[in-house]
Amino acid sequence: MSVVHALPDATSGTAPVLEARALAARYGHVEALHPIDLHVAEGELVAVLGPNGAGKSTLLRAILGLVSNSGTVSLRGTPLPRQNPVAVASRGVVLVPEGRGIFGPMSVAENLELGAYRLRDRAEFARRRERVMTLFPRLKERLTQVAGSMSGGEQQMLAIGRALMAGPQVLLLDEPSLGLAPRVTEEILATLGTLNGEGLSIILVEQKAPLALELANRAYLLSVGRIVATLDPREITSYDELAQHYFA
Ligand SMILES: Nc1ncnc2c1ncn2[C@@H]1O[C@H](COP(=O)(O)OP(=O)(O)OP(=O)(O)O)[C@@H](O)[C@H]1O
Repeated sequence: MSVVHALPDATSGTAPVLEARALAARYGHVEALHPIDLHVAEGELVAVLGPNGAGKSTLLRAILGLVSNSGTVSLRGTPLPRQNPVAVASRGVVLVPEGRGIFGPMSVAENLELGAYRLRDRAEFARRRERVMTLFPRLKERLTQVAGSMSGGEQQMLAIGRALMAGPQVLLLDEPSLGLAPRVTEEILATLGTLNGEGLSIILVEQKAPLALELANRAYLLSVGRIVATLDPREITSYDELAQHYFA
């Protein structure tokens, strides 16, 4: 069996944008995430991959403080508030949740405004909105449309657009391709590649591992609540082989 060599989980030089140390999470008595160390370097796109129930969503929720957790999460070396998702988001750690979490009865424009509800700088608001319109021209055509009446792909674009309105330092995405046709998935992942190319740091949880690996600088493999490997996607020749090795 040939699998790639695991990379050491260490950062060189400056502090990572985001760093979790001994981060663990539980639902009642069930420990869904065992203590893990994880980091995202400046401008990195990090994929988190693993089978159903591995704890990928829980990991993102623990970073935000949406689930009972222990350990520390730091943003550029400063510890984030614990169990306070609103405060964490306001520091720039922004989640696009599984299922998108858009406000269906509200318009596209209103959903985007909510993403920037803390922002008082109108010029910055306009700049961010223009950027979202450029990234997702389909949203521009549908600004007055009720968000819940849009296609799944358009709703996912809106969810990402709304997150961008918050001015993220790190963008966390939970299965953005879920339920989408291949062409729409490719379009959305290509946009994530564009954002990352502009320097945005991203954690991408994705079931469609080969697609995520095409974009990622690094990948963590999660299994039964533990990181079982940290990998360089360029060295992965077969994800199936990898999955057999680590998840069997
Ligand atoms: N609200 C909850 N209450 C109790 N257990 C939960 C809850 N949410 C998740 N779990 C459990 O925690 C574990 C990790 O779930 P999680 O959703 O994080 O996995 P995942 O890797 O994101 O899976 P998937 O790819 O299917 O979304 C699973 O065993 C799951 O059953």
